[in-house]
Amino acid sequence: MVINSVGYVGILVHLVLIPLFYWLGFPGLSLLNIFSSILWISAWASNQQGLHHPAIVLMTIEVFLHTLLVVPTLGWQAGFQYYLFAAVPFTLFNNKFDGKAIIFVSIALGAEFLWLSLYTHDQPLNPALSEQQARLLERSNIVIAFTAQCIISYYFRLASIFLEQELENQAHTDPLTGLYNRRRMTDFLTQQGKLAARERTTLSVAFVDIDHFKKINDNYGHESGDQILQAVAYFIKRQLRKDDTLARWGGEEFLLLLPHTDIGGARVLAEKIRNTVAEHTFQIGGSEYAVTLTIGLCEHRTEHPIEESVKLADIALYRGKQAGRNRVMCYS
Ligand SMILES: Nc1nc2c(ncn2[C@@H]2O[C@H](COP(=O)(O)OP(=O)(O)OP(=O)(O)O)[C@@H](O)[C@H]2O)c(=O)[nH]1
Repeated sequence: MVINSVGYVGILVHLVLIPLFYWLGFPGLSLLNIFSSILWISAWASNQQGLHHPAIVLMTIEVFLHTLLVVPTLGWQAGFQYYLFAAVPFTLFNNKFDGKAIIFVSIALGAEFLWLSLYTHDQPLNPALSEQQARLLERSNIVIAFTAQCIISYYFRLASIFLEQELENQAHTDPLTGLYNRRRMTDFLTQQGKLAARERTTLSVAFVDIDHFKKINDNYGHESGDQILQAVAYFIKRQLRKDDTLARWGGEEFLLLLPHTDIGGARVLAEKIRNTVAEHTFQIGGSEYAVTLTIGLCEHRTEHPIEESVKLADIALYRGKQAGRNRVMCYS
């Protein structure tokens, strides 16, 4: 995205410079800008093809050479050296550049700026340019280089927001199933427990556990076990309402938080989940396999802490296992 946006600015600027330099009496620089435009268009097209690394390298080389030729020709006063400032952060977007390459490019661009400053700063303006034209060029270059800097900074911000969100998601999500993890579910439990107490509404919790899951791992391997976990997570999720929350509590155990649901409603939902999974034929290693679930339920009593209801749902689950598995058991 950043290469694309900077690419548009670069192409536009060089295309405008072709007639401008010709009109100002610099046909050589006009020709140079034809080459530069071709280079920028090629870099932009490479980026479109997913070749981000060559695109950034081409654009950076172009800025380096363009500045090196134009500044000594026109004079420091025309302000073409300011583009070097935008080139440094731009190269940081190239994730193929390691630390050394970034340092090398930054030093090269900085050294070029310094060199130009030393040798062209006090030189007189090219006689073909009037003071007024040079001032106009300098201000236009400042505006364009500044715009390029703004675009680059904006994308840095976008990238950092995206990374922050990614990290937050990772901290709250179980990587295997994509469900909330135990840590995040603990927050939801506290929130919903308080809400139910304040609004005097019903709330149920349910533990869903895959029966004899160890056997699946032992007989078909851990990978098959993982696939079953993902499939079961999907089947449960499909049955839920928008307000319900599902998390992977640990191992082969899922926890469901069902706001505005009494024990009767929770039982209906739990039976639906259990039946859907029981009726499905899972394919493991070329053979068919039936998976069953045991589900423990508890309706939350708002005068108790929510952790208590989670414990009671776990006890109901344990009783369901004791009673022969593949069933829904309510805590009573
Ligand atoms: N494949 C896979 N297995 C896991 C994962 N997390 C935990 N397990 C396995 O889940 C199994 C849980 O076994 P148990 O607690 O004995 O439960 P079970 O075999 O389902 O027996 P019951 O619950 O009593 O029906 C263990 O073998 C764990 O290694 C995981 O992320 N992937």
